[in-house]
Amino acid sequence: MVSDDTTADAVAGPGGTPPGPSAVRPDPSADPVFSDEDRSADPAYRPAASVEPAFSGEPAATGDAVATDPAADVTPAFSGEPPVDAASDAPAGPVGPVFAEPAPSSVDGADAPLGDAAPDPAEATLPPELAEAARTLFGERLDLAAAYAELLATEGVVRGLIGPREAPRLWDRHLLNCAVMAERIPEGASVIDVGSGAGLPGLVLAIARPDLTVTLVEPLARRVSFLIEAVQRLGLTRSVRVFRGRAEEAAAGSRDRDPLAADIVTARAVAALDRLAAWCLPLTVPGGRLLALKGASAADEIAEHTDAVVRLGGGTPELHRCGAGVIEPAATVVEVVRERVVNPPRAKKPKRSRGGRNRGGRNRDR
Ligand SMILES: C[S@@+](CC[C@H](N)C(=O)[O-])C[C@H]1O[C@@H](n2cnc3c(N)ncnc32)[C@H](O)[C@@H]1O
Repeated sequence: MVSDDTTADAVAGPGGTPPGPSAVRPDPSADPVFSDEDRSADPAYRPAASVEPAFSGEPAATGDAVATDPAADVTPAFSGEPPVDAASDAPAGPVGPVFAEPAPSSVDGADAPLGDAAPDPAEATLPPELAEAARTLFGERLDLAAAYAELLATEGVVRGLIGPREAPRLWDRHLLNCAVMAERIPEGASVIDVGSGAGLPGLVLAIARPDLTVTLVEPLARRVSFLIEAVQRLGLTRSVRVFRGRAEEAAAGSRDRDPLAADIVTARAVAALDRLAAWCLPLTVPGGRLLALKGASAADEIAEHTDAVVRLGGGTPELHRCGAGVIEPAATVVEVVRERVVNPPRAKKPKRSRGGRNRGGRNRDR
C-alpha cells in the first residue's frame, strides 16, 4: 500500500495511541489509534519468516513492541545526520542539515487506495464542545495545535499513520488527551518522547509548552519522515528534534554520539510498563521521571510490574489523573521516578577449556 521512498530525504532533515481517556470517548487503550497500516510497506519491515515473529499490527499499550519491532535494523541517527537510503536503510552520503521538502504525493502515499477515506481537513476542526478545554491547554498556541490536527487528518491519514476513522476524533482522543500530561512536567524541562509515532504525545507537548525541549524517538522510517516535516511545517525546529532509532539505541549512544537523556521521558501506547521501564529509565536523568499515558490497564500494570520497575532502578509507580476538570474523563498517567542507576547486566563471556577453546566448540569437534 503506502511506499516509503521519502525516507532518505526525511532523515536528511532536522528533525500513532492510545490510550488515555478523552473528553468525550470511552477509554481508547483497547482501540489503538493507528490504522492497520501495511507494515510490509515500510522499508524497515522484515517479514516474519526471515527475521522475527509475525507482526500483528501496532503494538498496543500492553503490546510487546520489542519482539515484533520491524525496525530492529534501523541505523540510529538524528535528523540532520547522514540520511538513510530509502531502499536499504543503509547509511548514505552526508547532506546539509535542512528539512526535507515535503514529499511529493506520488511517493508519500498517494498510491494508497484512499477510497472513502480520502482525507478531509475539515475533520480536524475543533468541536465547539471541546473549545474551552483546548483553549485552556494550548492557550495562545491553539492555532498551532489546530495546524497539527490538520496535518494529522490529512498527511497523517494519507500516509497511513492515523486511521481515517480517527480524524474526526483527533482533538479529544489525541491532542487534548496528550496535552494534559503537561501538568506533570516542570518548567523548562527536557523531554524525550519514546515511540512517538505521528508525534503523540511529544509534538503535542512541544506545542502546548514552548518552554520544553523535546526529542522525538521513533525507529520507523515513514513515521520519522512525517515527524520531520511536521516539525518544520509547524515551525518547531528550535525546540524539537527527531531521533531515528529505538529507545535502547538512543540510551546507549555510539562512537559519534553521546547517550540521550532527559528530565522527563514520555510514552503512549508503546509497551507494557516493565518493558517501558527497561527502555525509558536509562533515558531518564537520575531523579527524573517516566510518564506513561495509559488506559484502563494502568492499575493492573502497576500491580503486575512494580517489582520489575524497581529492579530497573525505578521507584514505585504512581497513578495520576491528569486534566481533571478540563477533560472528561481525566487521562491516566503512570509515573515512575528514576531513583537508582542500574546498569544493564553484562553479557557473559563463553567459558573456555584449558586448551583455550570453548566447551561448545570442543564438543562440536568430537
Ligand atoms: C502504537 S504506536 C504509538 C505511537 C504514539 N506514541 C501514539 O500514541 O500514537 C508505537 C510506536 O512505538 C514505536 N516503537 C516500538 N518499539 C520501540 C522502541 N524500542 N523504541 C522506540 N520506539 C519504539 C513504534 O515504531 C511505534 O511508532
